[in-house]
Amino acid sequence: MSTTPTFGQRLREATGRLGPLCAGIDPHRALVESWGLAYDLDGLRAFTRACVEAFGGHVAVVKPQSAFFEVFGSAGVAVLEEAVRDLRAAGTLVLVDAKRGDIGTTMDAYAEAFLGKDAVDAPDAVTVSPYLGYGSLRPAIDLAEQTGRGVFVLALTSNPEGPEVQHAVRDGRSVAGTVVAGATADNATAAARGELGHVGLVVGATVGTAVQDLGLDLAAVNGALLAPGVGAQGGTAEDLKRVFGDALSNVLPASSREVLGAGPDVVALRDRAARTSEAMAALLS
Ligand SMILES: O=C(O)c1cc(=O)[nH]c(=O)n1[C@@H]1O[C@H](COP(=O)(O)O)[C@@H](O)[C@H]1O
Repeated sequence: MSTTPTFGQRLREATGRLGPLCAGIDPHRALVESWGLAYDLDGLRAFTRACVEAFGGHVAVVKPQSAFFEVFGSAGVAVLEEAVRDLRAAGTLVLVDAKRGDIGTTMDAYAEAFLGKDAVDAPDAVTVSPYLGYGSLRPAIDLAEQTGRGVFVLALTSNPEGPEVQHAVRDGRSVAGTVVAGATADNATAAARGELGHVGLVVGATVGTAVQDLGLDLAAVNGALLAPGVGAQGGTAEDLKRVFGDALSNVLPASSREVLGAGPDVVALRDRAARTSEAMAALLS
């Protein structure tokens, strides 16, 4: 029997130790320049290192958005890899936001790249997109379970265009409902053990009454519910209560711009993250 801790166990341990916040690293041009840095590879590196110093060992989960590193080609990806290494070494879990999703052997390769046992500088979890069908994510879902990692599947995203796909209904079930049902089934074994499963969902703090309107049972998912949209996108603590209801204790509130706006000073960044995490902990408890 494997002794590798599951992603659910590791997530519970990290949030118990460091609070519930998932801090984003989103080095987009305006933000990097607002820190007084040039928007180039050196600026990206300085920005990322400040985030790593501020959050590593202080925040439970950090979510670097892959696109902002890919902008600078392989050298930018190397900056991301270094951040993954350093954050994990400091005891912070890393969720790479890459929103991967494809079919067959291509999905196998995405799974190997982010979740495989020999993956280079592999994170603890990755975001995946189910819009080629929830079942197309099978290689990532299964590999994550084997290697003690997690996946976060988009369910109800925070952007205003999301409902045109996610609320669509087929055979009486919405697309989001199909995703929720898939994650619930994939987490059932962990649920039976009283543990959080390795399949999380992404449900934006800004989705209003969609969870209720679509009849989604998020508590039954028994997985982490990543909630972006708090802060810069207008989502509030009250929105989290309304959106998640009895699933609130599984919410992993995500904030990027609101926290990063406190930079470039490392202590100010760390303080902003700590205050946000404390406010979220009070709400979720
Ligand atoms: O998967 C995500 O993290 C995500 C899903 C979603 O529905 N909405 C959303 O904004 N995000 C990400 O969250 C980050 C934006 O966070 P804020 O700067 O706090 O608004 C970006 O990296 C987005 O890609």
